[in-house]
Amino acid sequence: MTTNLPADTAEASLCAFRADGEEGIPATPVVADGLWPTTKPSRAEAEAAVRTLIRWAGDDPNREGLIDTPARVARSYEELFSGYGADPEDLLRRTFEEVEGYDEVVLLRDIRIESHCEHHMVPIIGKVHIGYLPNRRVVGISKLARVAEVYAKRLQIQEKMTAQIANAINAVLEPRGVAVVVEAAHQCMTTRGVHKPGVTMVTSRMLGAFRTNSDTRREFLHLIGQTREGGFGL
Ligand SMILES: Nc1nc2c(ncn2[C@@H]2O[C@H](COP(=O)(O)OP(=O)(O)OP(=O)(O)O)[C@@H](O)[C@H]2O)c(=O)[nH]1
Ligand SMILES: [Zn+2]
Repeated sequence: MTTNLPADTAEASLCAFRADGEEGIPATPVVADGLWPTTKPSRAEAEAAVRTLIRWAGDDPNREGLIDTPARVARSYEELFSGYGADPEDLLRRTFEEVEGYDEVVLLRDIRIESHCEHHMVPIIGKVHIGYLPNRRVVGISKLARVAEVYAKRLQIQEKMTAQIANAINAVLEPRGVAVVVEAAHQCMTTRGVHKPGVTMVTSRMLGAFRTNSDTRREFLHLIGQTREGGFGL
């Protein structure tokens, strides 16, 4: 998801970094979420920010137990937010057409996701169920899970993540329908703030036949085990 900023903008950002003492480390222009051009800070800047947060929490970043923490946090951010460096639609481009006319629902359920809420930057842990109705071609099933993973490894709100997963599958595979349901617990609600452990947020995005045909939608919900009394009410 990297792109080039206009030369003057890129140069201005680079100069700003050098003024901060990051000589020799090139500023990497990125487009976060494909929406807003920004400039990626250096690792040294990221580590300095973590040191500031440790002090904000009330501790001493120079004590032995914390001295390597900024470096660890920067490394772990590369993993936790790796979704900014990947294009989910690219993952779906390889498809298979020898399916003997198979045109029933393809469903991947209980895909575990670990994301972070964009308001508090704390974990969202849950699962995603993805179904689609193929239109002559199918995609390798691991790719559906990979698409969910890419969007999860960004700062998110659940509604947006749900829509993004469905929209990407819809755009590339052009199936007859896509259904995505996400069930997740938000630690910003369970471990802080309103403190309501055990609460699960459920979101869904139904496209094509899953939206227009209630039988198709019901079949999907049945397959993911959510037609029970007190289910999603969808
Ligand atoms: N709709 C939606 N809200 C979310 C999601 N993740 C977190 N939130 C909510 O985002 C809201 C942010 O509210 P604010 O009032 O700006 O922040 P706050 O003062 O920290 O709110 P509290 O969490 O109530 O303490 C909270 O109500 C969170 O529960 C999400 O995925 N979707
Ligand atoms: Zn939150």
